[in-house]
Amino acid sequence: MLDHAMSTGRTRVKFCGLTRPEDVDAAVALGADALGFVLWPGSKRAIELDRLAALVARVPAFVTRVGLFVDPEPEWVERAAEHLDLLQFHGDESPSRCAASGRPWIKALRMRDGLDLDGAAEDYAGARALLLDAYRPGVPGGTGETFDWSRIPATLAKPVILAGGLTPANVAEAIATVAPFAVDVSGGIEAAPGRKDVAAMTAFLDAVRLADA
Ligand SMILES: O=C(O)c1ccccc1N[C@@H]1O[C@H](COP(=O)(O)O)[C@@H](O)[C@H]1O
Repeated sequence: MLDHAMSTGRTRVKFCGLTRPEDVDAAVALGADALGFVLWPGSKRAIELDRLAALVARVPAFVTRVGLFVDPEPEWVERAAEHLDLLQFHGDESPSRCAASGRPWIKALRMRDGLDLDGAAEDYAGARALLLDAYRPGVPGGTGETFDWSRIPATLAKPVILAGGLTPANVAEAIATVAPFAVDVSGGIEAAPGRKDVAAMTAFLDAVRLADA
């Protein structure tokens, strides 16, 4: 029996790569559990600090504000963190680097061949969860590609956030296969990079709720 959901019975949903106030408002209204903001300048979805501050000001209590970083300078993390509830490290950060700010964090792992997930769960024992994403050489994430979900062990010492190429069309199958604690989507709910599509956000959440039922 898979138990990545930690027996909560409800799959949490994170929408990532938000850049516009109207998308934040729609995601909150639809019931997303967490909203992700890309703070890596190399991304088409990257935002600056003033925009981050303006966007998170729209987020009510009990919706988690997540900042996505790729091998950031510690000073950048510190400056952004005052606007965030949770840090998402999506590069090659060591466990100590992830923990350095003293704030809650999750670690993204790209599912390259031979990755030892159980070993990674031990190494990143301080993480609140592991986010599993597709691997494409030279690209830190947000590829819109899936990976072989059957590679995820039936039990892992950390909650699993499943990411990588999820869409309204495949998320139910992903939940049935992996039973993750949460799912994370960016490209699969977009009209264009950084511009979310309300119909796709709605369809994604509907598909998750149906899968959970
Ligand atoms: O979104 C980005 O531009 C990005 C850049 C660098 C690292 C990660 C990035 N996005 C995250 O990747 C996963 C999967 O995204 P997708 O659904 O396949 O588009 C997700 O956590 C994104 O937030």
